[in-house]
Amino acid sequence: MPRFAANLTLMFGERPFLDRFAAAAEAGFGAVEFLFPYEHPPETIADRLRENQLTLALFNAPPGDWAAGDRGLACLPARSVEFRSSVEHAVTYARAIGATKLHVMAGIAPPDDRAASNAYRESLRFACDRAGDADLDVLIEPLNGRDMPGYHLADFNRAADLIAELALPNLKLQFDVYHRQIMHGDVLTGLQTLAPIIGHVQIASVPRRGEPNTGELNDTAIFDALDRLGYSGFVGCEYRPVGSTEEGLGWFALYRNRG
Ligand SMILES: O=C(O)C(=O)[C@@H](O)CO
Ligand SMILES: [Mg+2]
Repeated sequence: MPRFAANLTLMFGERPFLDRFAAAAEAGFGAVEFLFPYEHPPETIADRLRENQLTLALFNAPPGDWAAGDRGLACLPARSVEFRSSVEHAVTYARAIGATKLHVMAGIAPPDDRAASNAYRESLRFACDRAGDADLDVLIEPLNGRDMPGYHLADFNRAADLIAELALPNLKLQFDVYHRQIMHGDVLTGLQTLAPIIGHVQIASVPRRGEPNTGELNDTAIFDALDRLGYSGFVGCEYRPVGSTEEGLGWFALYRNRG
């Protein structure tokens, strides 16, 4: 049975961020993930994880200035110095909070922009090198253009090609079922074909990005497929609860307290 990680950026949003750890543990999660923890000292995050006996499944490197429209820096040649220091900052956090997986966002640039593609490759080499020193996998995640217009990595095949080309042992694919379904469909075949390079999975209903099994996909069949494929990582619950998070956890009854 898959092991689930509550995404604390989207779930338990009724509470301040630091209170969401206890809420996730109380709801029966054994793991959590979140996007950007940088407003809080890493020691505080580490304490919350330890106090609530939670494993950290994944977090994101700093994305640049989100309010100004940045969605990562990795493909932006003019921002390479800032990108490198964002990776160093993330690795410092990762060591302190016991992370093993780091999502590095690409940034906004057309997929066919050659300077951006070259910068992206260089940035991933740098990130994997630094992350490797801390036993961290670096994840890249194709994002759909409806939620993330202009994002540089917007195709699963391209992500797979890039991972093959760079051949970095700690560069993996973040397979977000929500984005996959919007961009390509064919979710089960995608999981099977890409299984060797998948480092993390995320789930949400399509199209609303709500609770599993409330949209156009059979998420139970997806969880069963992950089992058959021998996927041993966490499935991040990166969804926006329709009402209160707890009220929407009916789907989780089968899986709670299973790691
Ligand atoms: O949007 C998603 O999906 C994510 O996983 C984030 O890390 C990036 O926006
Ligand atoms: Mg995602």
